[in-house]
Amino acid sequence: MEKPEMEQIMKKAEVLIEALPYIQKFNRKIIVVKYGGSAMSNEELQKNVIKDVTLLKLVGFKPIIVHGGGKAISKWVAKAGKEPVFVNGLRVTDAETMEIAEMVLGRVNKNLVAMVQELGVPAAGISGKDGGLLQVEKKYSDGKDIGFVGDVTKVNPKILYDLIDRDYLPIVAPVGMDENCETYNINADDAACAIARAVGADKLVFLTDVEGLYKDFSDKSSFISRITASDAEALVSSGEIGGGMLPKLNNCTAAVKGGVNRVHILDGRIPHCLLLEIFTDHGIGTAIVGDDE
Ligand SMILES: Nc1ncnc2c1ncn2[C@@H]1O[C@H](COP(=O)(O)OP(=O)(O)O)[C@@H](O)[C@H]1O
Ligand SMILES: CC(=O)N[C@@H](CCC(=O)OP(=O)(O)O)C(=O)O
Repeated sequence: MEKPEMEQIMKKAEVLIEALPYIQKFNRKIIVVKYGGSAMSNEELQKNVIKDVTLLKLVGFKPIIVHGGGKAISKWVAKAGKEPVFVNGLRVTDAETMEIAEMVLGRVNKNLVAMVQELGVPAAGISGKDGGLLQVEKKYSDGKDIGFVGDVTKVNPKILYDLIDRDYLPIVAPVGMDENCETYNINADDAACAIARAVGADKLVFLTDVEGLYKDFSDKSSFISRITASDAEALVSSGEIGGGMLPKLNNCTAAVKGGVNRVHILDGRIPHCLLLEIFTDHGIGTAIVGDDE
């Protein structure tokens, strides 16, 4: 064997050895992966994310995917001749928009199922309606009526445990029902956080379209690679965080305070960011950790 070829093989072996303690540490642990936003728009990236999650399952983790699809919903809302409207990051969801959102999210869900199945791993796509997984009540934004937008009030994770016990990778669409079985649209970050807390996930990972959290988004040198939940709360209160990162960071702190060991915000545009975060010594993205860690 030529020397460069041998060196390449050695490098591959080193990567596998580096992964070993992490595989041991997280074996049989639940990881909730929120997959949405821009990280979903490119098919190549989608395949990479699905490969990563599938690999996590094959090496013994128990992953659960909670997906978004906001961009696809907006596309179809526009095709129906309506203007997509958001208030504080939440889609104003009238009855027709709810119908479109549920149809589009159903399609996104089954596409993800197909991608996992294609890799030879059994997956089951459900929404928060199935088995009463996500019970909601109508959510208001600063007192404003924003239609059929749901605030998760109760999670019944039995269906997730049943699927995991039968070796399926659960893939969840962010739609739920209120106590009258009326359908509601749920922000996918909120759905992922509620599920991670309910199942006592070891990790909750948000795949998004930025490297992670910046103290000041206009200053790339202010990148934060690790922050405690209380410091993250203080950062939110300081008013320095804006855009979609604000509700995301609120969900991160809620998850850590609700018992999730670690939350990560990762750049879903980086191929195999999940594997890099979980299986290497030098994690990427931002980790939100407990105050005593
Ligand atoms: N301080 C900050 N750090 C990182 N991102 C920020 C910050 N302030 C605002 N943002 C914005 O938050 C966005 C991520 O949130 P969002 O668009 O809701 O993600 P997704 O659609 O992937 O769920 C980033 O693209 C960025 O524009
Ligand atoms: C109430 C609300 O805003 N629901 C979201 C659900 C999808 C979502 O959150 O998708 P991303 O994660 O891709 O943004 C919406 O209708 O866009």
